[in-house]
Amino acid sequence: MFLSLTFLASIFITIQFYKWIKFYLNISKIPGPKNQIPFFGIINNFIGEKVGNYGKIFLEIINKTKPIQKVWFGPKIFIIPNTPEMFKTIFTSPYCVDKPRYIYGGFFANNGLLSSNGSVQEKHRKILSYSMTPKMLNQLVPVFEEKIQKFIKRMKNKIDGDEFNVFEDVAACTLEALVKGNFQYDYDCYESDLLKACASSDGITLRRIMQPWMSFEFLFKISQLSKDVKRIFGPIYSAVDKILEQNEHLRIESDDKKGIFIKQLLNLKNEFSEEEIRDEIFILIFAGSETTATTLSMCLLLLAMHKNIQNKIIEEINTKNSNDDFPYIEMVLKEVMRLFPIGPIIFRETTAEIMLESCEVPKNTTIAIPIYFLHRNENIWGKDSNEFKPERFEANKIDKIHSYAFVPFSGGKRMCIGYKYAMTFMKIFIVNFFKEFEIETSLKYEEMDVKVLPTITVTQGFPIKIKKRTI
Ligand code: HEM
Repeated sequence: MFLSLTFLASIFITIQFYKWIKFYLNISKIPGPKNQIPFFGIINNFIGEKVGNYGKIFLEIINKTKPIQKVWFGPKIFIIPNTPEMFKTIFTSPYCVDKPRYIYGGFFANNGLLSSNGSVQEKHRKILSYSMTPKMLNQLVPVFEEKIQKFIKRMKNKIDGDEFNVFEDVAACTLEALVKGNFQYDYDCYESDLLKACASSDGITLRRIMQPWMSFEFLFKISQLSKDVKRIFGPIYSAVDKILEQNEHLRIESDDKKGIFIKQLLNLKNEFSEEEIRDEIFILIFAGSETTATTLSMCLLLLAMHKNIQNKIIEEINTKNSNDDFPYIEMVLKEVMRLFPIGPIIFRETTAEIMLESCEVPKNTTIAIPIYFLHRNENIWGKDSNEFKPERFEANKIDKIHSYAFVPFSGGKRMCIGYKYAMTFMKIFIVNFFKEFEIETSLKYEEMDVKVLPTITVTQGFPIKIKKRTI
């Protein structure tokens, strides 16, 4: 008995050792930054730095042009691909659908789409995607219009006033439309605690990533981080309670598979647990509001800096009806998301070995996907890749660019579920805004200082000055 156990143990150890050697031989072929301290990797670069700078530091350490590289982050390795071909492999591989738990999971809404994995994510995605079809979104347009008009009324008070940071108002408008459209929750979000909770999550996700021991439930519960999470996200939890209270009547068995988000969640036939319902409401508020509001604020700021492009938008609005397509506005929004993708770096975990170019990436390895760099790669976008030029999205030009070179909403099975929602809302917002106003700013494009928290933002905020439209 003892001998056979020893025999089995030695076979197990040999296999593990073989796998370990194979893993190191494989990854030794992948280049990485030189000054990586053994066992710590690049962690020393973060010591003494503010949480708000972590994302930026990470992006600065990665080589912007290398097709593939590796970075040791403590005992964890990150493989960082940087070509559209490799992005395509990752986004279309059945073995790169999961997200690493130590980055996405841990302390909130683990059953929500953003951080769940496997059968939970797959089931939720299938049911909830019905709420984001073009037909469903058309039903939300009157809510979008109502909330955007409220925002415009507020902006009229700012005409010929001082320069101000437009983000908070845009975020309130976005949030009001989101909670009313998806949850039938008509709430005044301006200057609200809910808005603060969504718009300033204080880099709490980054703090969690930088303290890997927080994934142990008992350590997390007694930590300052846990108190901060409750304090910062408290208003979102209260909103979830109120949304459920107001929609109690939707808890019925219905054969209608195409309801708005809250109907899908509460339809008893879909068999969501109470925790899953709460987590999905939380995640939609969290993932849908700040992302859209930041992209829109960035768009306004860039248009305030580029008067010629602003004028072209106004020209398009002047020649079209509200229900028409607005191809130039769409190009502008895409160019904003190319230069400032809201998720500049996202992560996946391999569930089986995959090949990236000639590198074998082993199972259970984290892949960091630097969307920000790919979107600014000169080899793809040309020497002017850092400039704001919406015309590069004209059909005859963009057709020549690899389809995975532009992925602001990520791709594949984990692609943003709200991308059509976001594009519809943003287009209606820009059309209505420039029907009324012209804008300018004292901030120069070259002076913009980007912050990654882990979503992208600008250190100086989004300062604009509003004037009544004259053309
Ligand atoms: C301009 C606006 C937006 C951008 C640029 C954006 C971008 C993204 C990106 C890059 C991801 C992948 C994140 C990752 O893998 O780490 C994502 C996921 C997600 N987004 Fe968005 N998003 C936007 C708006 C929205 C809106 C309006 C909603 C909801 C109404 C939404 C809901 C979600 C959800 C639920 C996920 C997780 C999907 C899954 O993993 O299955 N997003 N988004």
